[in-house]
Amino acid sequence: MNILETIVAHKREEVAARRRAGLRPPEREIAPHRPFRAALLDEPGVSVIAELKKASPSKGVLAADFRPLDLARRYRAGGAAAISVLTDERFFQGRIETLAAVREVVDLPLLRKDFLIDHFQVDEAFAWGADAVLLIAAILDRVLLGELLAHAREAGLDCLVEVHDERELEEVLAAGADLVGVNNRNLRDFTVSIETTLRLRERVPGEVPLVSESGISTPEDVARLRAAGVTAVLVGEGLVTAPDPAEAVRALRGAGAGR
Ligand SMILES: O=C(O)c1ccccc1NCC(=O)[C@H](O)[C@H](O)COP(=O)(O)O
Repeated sequence: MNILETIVAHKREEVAARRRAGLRPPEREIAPHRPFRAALLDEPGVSVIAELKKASPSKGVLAADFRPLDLARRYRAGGAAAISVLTDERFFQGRIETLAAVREVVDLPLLRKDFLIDHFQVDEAFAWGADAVLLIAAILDRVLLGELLAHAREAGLDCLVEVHDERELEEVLAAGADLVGVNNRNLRDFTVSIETTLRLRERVPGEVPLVSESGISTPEDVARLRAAGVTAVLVGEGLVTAPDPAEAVRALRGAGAGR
């Protein structure tokens, strides 16, 4: 089994258990929806989606002293357009509760970054205060992708639809994705290369904003992606491990100025 298959097998068990336990959102009221897709388009340059990522299957623990609320405030101070919250517990050491907690301390739109295979996870994302969900083409067949897109939109959530290659890109565009993410991480060997985004860029219609995900750490990476017309970058490791995360976001934004 590759890592995605392992994660998805676990998700099936997790969803079944959570469904049995019922939806348990926070008691307090969640503030109104914050448009995620529109926030990425608000900037004249490349927008930064800053990720709260404690650990990963490829690198293990990235931030031993992980303080998501403090990090979220720093991302906001550096000018991030949105925040990606990794909610998977087993492989990334995230928690769904972090969505609601972050929502209390920053006013940016929040993406639930997880491995969604079921309508229930969309409902959870909404209940815990996400403004958008990630849908990964590699783990969804065409029918389920279409259903989850429709279900999320009905709930008022934006969808970032992730692809790794040309075939997946074609499929998600046919399914009606209006925000596409190209993941630069090869899930077989975990290598990352922004060449994946640069290769697929030409095939993404101009009206569909493109997010480049994974393996982006330097202003030079962002400058290359800006020149190719990328709308936003999604950055995890490069920010959670930075000595000054606000400054790190600022530096990436600076390199992406004037798209
Ligand atoms: O990060 C991993 O090791 C990983 C492994 C298997 C599936 C997904 C994985 N990451 C999820 C992500 O997409 C990244 O967290 C996100 O794009 C940020 O990447 P990075 O800036 O390289 O931390």
